[in-house]
Amino acid sequence: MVDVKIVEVGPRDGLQNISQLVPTGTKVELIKRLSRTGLSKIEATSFVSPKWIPQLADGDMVLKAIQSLIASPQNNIGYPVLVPNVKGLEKAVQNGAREVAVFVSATESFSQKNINCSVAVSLVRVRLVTERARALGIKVRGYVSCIFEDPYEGLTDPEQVVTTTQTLLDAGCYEVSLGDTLGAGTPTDVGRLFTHLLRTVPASSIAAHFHDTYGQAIANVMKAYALGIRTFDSSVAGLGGCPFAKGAKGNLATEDLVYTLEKSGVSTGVDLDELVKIGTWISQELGIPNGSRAGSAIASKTHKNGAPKSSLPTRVWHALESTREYRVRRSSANVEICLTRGENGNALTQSLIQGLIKLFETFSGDGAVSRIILRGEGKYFCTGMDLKGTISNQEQFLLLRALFHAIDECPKTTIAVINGPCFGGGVGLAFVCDIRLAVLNATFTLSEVRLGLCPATISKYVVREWGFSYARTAMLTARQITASELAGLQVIQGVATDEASLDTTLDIMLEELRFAAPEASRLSKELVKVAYADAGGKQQARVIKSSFDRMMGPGSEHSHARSEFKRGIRKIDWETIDSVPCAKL
Ligand SMILES: CC(C)(COP(=O)([O-])OP(=O)([O-])OC[C@H]1O[C@@H](n2cnc3c(N)ncnc32)[C@H](O)[C@@H]1OP(=O)([O-])[O-])[C@@H](O)C(=O)NCCC(=O)NCCSC(=O)C[C@@](C)(O)CC(=O)[O-]
Repeated sequence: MVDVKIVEVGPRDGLQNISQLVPTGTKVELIKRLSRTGLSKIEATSFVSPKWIPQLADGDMVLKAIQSLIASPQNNIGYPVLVPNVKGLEKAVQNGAREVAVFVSATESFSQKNINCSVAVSLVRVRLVTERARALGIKVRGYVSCIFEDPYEGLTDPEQVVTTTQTLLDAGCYEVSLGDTLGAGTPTDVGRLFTHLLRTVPASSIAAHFHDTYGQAIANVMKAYALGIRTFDSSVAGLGGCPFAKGAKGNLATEDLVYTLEKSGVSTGVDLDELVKIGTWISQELGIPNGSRAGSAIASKTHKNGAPKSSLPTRVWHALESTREYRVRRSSANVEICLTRGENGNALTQSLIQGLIKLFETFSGDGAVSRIILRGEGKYFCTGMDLKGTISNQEQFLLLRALFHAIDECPKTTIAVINGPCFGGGVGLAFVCDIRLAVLNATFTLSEVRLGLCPATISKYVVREWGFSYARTAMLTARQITASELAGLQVIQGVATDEASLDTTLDIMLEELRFAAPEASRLSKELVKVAYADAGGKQQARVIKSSFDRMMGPGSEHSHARSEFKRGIRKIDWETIDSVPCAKL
C-alpha cells in the first residue's frame, strides 16, 4: 500500500525539453527500465504536431514498442500520452494508447503563445477529446499550466486555476495535475492556492506538478502533501528544462521526490536504487548532467556512472615512456598517451608533434595494441599550434599534416579523453580520433580566424565529423562550443561531470570495446572513411567488397566468432585472445 502516487513524466515532459534528438530506442528503453521500478504511471510520449515538438515525432513508434507492456494483464502501470485535440487522440488510440492527458493553461497569454488559442477555446477542445475518449473507454488526465505565474502576463489569478480545474473535472478527467510551469511558486504560494482550491475540489482529484527552476519543488511538494495532496508528477534525473529560464533546472527529479518522501516515512512503492541507476544511465545516454541531487549523491556513493564499482575490473597501467612533453602507459590492449605540457596549454610544439607521430606510427604496427587513448594533463586538452614556436611555415605545415594523417590512418580505435578546453589544432586532435569522451567544462574553439589564420590542416577532420554548415559557422565565428552541445550532435560520445568521472567513463568505454574484434574494428573505420571520401563511388565499392571478403575469409575473426557462437558463446572478450588467427591478418 503506497501513501503517494508518483506520475513519472520524464519520457514525455522531460525529453520534450531536450534539444538534441533522442533515438526512439533510447526512449523505449527508458520507459522499459522505469516500468521495473514500482512506478504506477509513466507518461510515455505525446501526439502533438511534430512541427511543435519534433522531439516526440516518433510517438507512434514508442507506443508500438511498449505495446506488450501496455497490454500485459500482469502490468498495472498506466502509460498516458499527451494529446492536444481529437485528431491526436485518434492517433494515440490507433497506436494502442489506453490513457491520454489533455492540457490547458490557466492564463490567456500562455494559452495563446503555447497552443495558439484562448483558454475558452482550449477548454472546448478538451471537452471534445474527453467525451470522445470516454466513449472509447480511454481514461483522461488533465493538466493546468501556469498555476502561479505566466511568463508573459505575470501572476496568475487563483480563480482562473479553480475554474479551469473544475471544468476539466466536469468534462470527465479523473485527475487534474496543477503545473507550476515556471517553477516560481514557493510553499507560501502553494499554501494559498491549494487551500483555496481544496474548498471546492477534493484533494483526491488533484496532482501537483512542480518545477525546480528556483529550487522550490521539494519544499512545495511537502507543503502540498501537508494539505492532503497525494499525487505528484516528477521526471527521472530531473529531465527537462525551463524554456523561460535558459540553463535552469526543469522538472522535479523523481529520485529527489522519492528520497524526501521515503525519508519522511511516506511510502511511494518506488525502488530508489533502481531509479538512481536509470537516472545515471539516461543522463549519460543524453550526454547531460544528472539533474537529480539525490540521484547524483547516491550514484557517487554506490556506483560510478551507473555501473557498480565492483563490476569494472581495476585496470592496471604500466609506464612505457616519459618525456618532458608526454607520458605513455599501457594496460593490456590499450595504450594511453598523455600530453604533459600543461603549463603551456599542451600546445603542439615541433618536438611534441614529432613524438606523437612516432608513437602513432609505432602503435599502428603493434598487433597487440587495439586502442590508443590520447589525453591531456592540466587545465587544457590542447591549445593547438605552438604560437611561440620558431619553425618555418613549410615545416609547420608538414608536421601538422603528418600528425593528423598519422592518427587518421591509425588502424587502432583511437579515443580522445578531453580533460579541458581545446583550441584550433587541439580541436583537430580531438576530432581526428574515433571516439571522444569529455569533461563537462571542456570547450571547443576554432579560434583561428581571430588570429588571422584558418583551420587549414584540421578542416579535413573537423568538417567530416561536424558537418559542413555547423563547422563553417564555428570557423567563421570562432565561438566557444560546449561539450554538451557537441554531445547533442552525437559527435562526443560521453560527457563526465569531473575528471574522476571522466576516468570512469573511459573505463566503461574500454570495457565495452573489449568485445569488439580488432580487425573488424579496423575494417569498420575504413568503411566510414571511404563513405565520406567517395560516397557511391568506385573506391567505396572496392572497399566494401574487400572488407566483406576479408571478414568472411578463412582464418578471420569471424570464423572464430562463428564457432564460438555455435558453442553458445555470445560475447567474446577479444582482449584475452592473443592466438586468434585473425590477429595475424
Ligand atoms: C588558452 C588561452 C585562452 C589561455 O589564456 P592565458 O591568458 O594564456 O592563460 P593560461 O595561464 O591558462 O595560459 C597557459 C599558458 O599556455 C600558453 N599557451 C596557450 N596557448 C598556446 C599556444 N597555442 N601556443 C603557445 N603557448 C600557448 C600561454 O601563453 C600561457 O603561457 P604563459 O604565457 O603563461 O607562459 C590563451 O593562451 C590562448 O588564447 N591561446 C591560444 C589558443 C589558440 O587560439 N589556439 C589556436 C592556435 S592556431 C592553430 O591551432 C592553427 C591550426 C593548427 O588549426 C591550423 C591548421 O589547421 O592548419
